[in-house]
Amino acid sequence: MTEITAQSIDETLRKQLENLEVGVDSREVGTVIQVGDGIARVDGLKGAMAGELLEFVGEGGKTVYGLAQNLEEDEVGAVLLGDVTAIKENDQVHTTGRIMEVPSGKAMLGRVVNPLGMPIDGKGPIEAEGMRPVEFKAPGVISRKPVHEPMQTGVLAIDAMVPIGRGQRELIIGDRQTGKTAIAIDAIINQKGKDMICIYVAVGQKAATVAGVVENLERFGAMDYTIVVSATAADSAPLQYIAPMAGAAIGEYFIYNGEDGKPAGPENPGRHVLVVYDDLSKQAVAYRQMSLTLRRPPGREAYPGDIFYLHSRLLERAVKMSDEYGRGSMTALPIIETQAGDVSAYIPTNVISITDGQIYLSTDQFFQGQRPAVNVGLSVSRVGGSAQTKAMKSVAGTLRLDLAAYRELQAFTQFGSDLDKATQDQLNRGAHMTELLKQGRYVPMSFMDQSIAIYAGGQGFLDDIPVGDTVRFRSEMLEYLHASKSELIDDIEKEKKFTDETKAGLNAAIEAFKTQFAPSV
Ligand SMILES: Nc1ncnc2c1ncn2[C@@H]1O[C@H](COP(=O)(O)OP(=O)(O)OP(=O)(O)O)[C@@H](O)[C@H]1O
Repeated sequence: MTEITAQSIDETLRKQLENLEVGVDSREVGTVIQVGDGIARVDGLKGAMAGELLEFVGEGGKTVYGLAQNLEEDEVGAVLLGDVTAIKENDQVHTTGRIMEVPSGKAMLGRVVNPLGMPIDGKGPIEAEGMRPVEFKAPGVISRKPVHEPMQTGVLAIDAMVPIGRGQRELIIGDRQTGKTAIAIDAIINQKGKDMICIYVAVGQKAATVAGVVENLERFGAMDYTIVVSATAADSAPLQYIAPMAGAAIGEYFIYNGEDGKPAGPENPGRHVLVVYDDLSKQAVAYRQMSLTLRRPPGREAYPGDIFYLHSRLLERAVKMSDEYGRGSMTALPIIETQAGDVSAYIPTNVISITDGQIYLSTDQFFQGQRPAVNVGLSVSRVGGSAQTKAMKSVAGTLRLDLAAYRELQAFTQFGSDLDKATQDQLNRGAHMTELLKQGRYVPMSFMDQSIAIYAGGQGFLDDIPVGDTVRFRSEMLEYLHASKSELIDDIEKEKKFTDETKAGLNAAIEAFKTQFAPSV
């Protein structure tokens, strides 16, 4: 019999430990002490991290996920993301060591998903290529590059006067029912064939409205390159709060990976992404609701103190990457709804100051029939000018001046009846130019058509036709030019600017068209 010594016991134990194949589960386990309003208070999670994903084990082992939000001295306040009714007091909660992630990849294209990345379009499961964190630190200055390529919306008033570049954050702001969504959807439809991935994030809208948007995108063949992330008004506040970030995360997959799914780099270009957040006012309201039920102190308009940080960290994720990081870009079009045109309310001022400009839609213009109701005086784009083509830049300058002079004179001449010829001419030009900017939905204009239309207006070719005929003149003229002067248009497109030669050719062609144009009166 072998002698049992301290050494032999030590050896035996070591051997056994070496062969031990039990994974060590270091997750913390806590218990729910209170649950209600989609919020749970949890005891015993001392090591939980802010924003960490928590796993709640409810009735019959049903798992519901939550997000750790309030880390207090002896409890954690968490928001629940799934079936709230499945969780009761005394249920177990585990930490996961992860922050929330959403599935991402090419398979998401053409699909409608909820903010957790799960399909809600009834087209079966999505085979995701990977997961992306919902909260992601925006790239720093070194990996970025100034915005320089255009992101054309196809909307004449915007591309001419508030041009947007790839990687820019341009706010669309206006009262309810002023065509904010319409502009964003037109911009998505216009990206067809332009190597752009689009993401439309719907927050707090009616499910029927979202279904309508998806139907229209499908009708114009835009769903092939679009992903819709939807948290409807019926979804819980945490889901509405997460939705914009989930949309950004799904888009980031395409910027940071090349066509082959491998990380983007100098040899493997990243893709271009356009994200529409429709709208951030509703996200702010959802976040306010969450924060108040978590008993965070209310600030201005009862929003929590970090609401600015919420929007700024989301919009900082819009980026134009440098060559070294694959040249990908994410353009963000956040939407904000104002109340009675008040842009000085808390959320509108916050987002105005974060973004690189705003497209202001005015209710008055909308009801006067000036649609899209872009208010030219209040709309600006701070960086998009460098992304505009030379042809457009050369004609858009006169357009801005004509419209500014028109607005000024209009205010002065409201009461006067005797106007000198010069003033009458300016008013006439302004009226035609304003009319020229009218455009229906779903009819995006190419940059060439836009430039030629504004050129014709700026050169005075429209001055002597009735104002009401302007839009018809524009479309018939473009049709005529495409049919009979296509080589002239090709020349301008090649040069990307108007030369003396092309200008002369264009003038002659427009004159020729005018002789056959039939005014309505
Ligand atoms: N350029 C346009 N020409 C004609 N009709 C338009 C145009 N733009 C928008 N509309 C119409 O105006 C209505 C409101 O548009 P839309 O839903 O885009 O506005 P919104 O500001 O996003 O509204 P909400 O406040 O509901 O979000 C729609 O019925 C739409 O068809």
